[in-house]
Amino acid sequence: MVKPIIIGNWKMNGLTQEADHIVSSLLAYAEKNKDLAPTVICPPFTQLYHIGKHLKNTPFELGAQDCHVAEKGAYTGNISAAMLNDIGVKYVILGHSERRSEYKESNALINQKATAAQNANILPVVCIGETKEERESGQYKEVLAEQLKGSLPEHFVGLVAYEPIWAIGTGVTATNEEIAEVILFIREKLVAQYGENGKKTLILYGGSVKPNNVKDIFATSELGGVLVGGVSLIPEDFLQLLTIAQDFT
Ligand SMILES: O=C[C@H](O)COP(=O)(O)O
Repeated sequence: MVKPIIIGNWKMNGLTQEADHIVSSLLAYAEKNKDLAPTVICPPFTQLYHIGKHLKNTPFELGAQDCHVAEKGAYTGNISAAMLNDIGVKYVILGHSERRSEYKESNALINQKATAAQNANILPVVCIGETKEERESGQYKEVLAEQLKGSLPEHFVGLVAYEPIWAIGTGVTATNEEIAEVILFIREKLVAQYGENGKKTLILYGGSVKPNNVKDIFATSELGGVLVGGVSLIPEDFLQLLTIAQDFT
């Protein structure tokens, strides 16, 4: 069995001192532990170059939290996928619910960003997820299907992360049954849309993943890994996730 991937999303956290502390903990862990589960660190833009230098030639990959649709040009304040590729970024989180809600990012925009990322040889990690109301009213599958259809490019080479909005940063994790149901639903949709390729796409879960619940989450059928927020900033907890992932061989 392939080890699950762990993607740490620092969100808007990580001044240099904190970033250095986390990175040195990760590197010390990698010195002592071989054959790690694939692990991606997604710091804020300001830390990408700095951390990228430290992660070079280590088992850890570098990820970003967003990119622009264009390659370059007059887009003040934005960062393109080509720029991310230029400094060694391999993954980019797109369509996170915090961006969908704060910046009203549409499925169509996320689709364009995913295409831009792929064109720059970066793997998009496209996030989808329903609100509490959509879950409670039973509409969640329609919402997820629409997000998948709208956000994924016609030729998709990337990962999908299921993050129920009601589970993000709340301490409320979706139950194993809830996660399992949605992961299978996403797999069906991916296979219907992409055929053989849809069978290979990694599907992740995110939302209050912690050392005490990750083992059960990893055991979910068809799950390829986890997208972790808060815990990715706590080295001792984050490293526990890596240790638990090691057992899934
Ligand atoms: O991108 C990560 C998710 O938003 C999950 O965040 P969390 O682990 O703090 O709930």
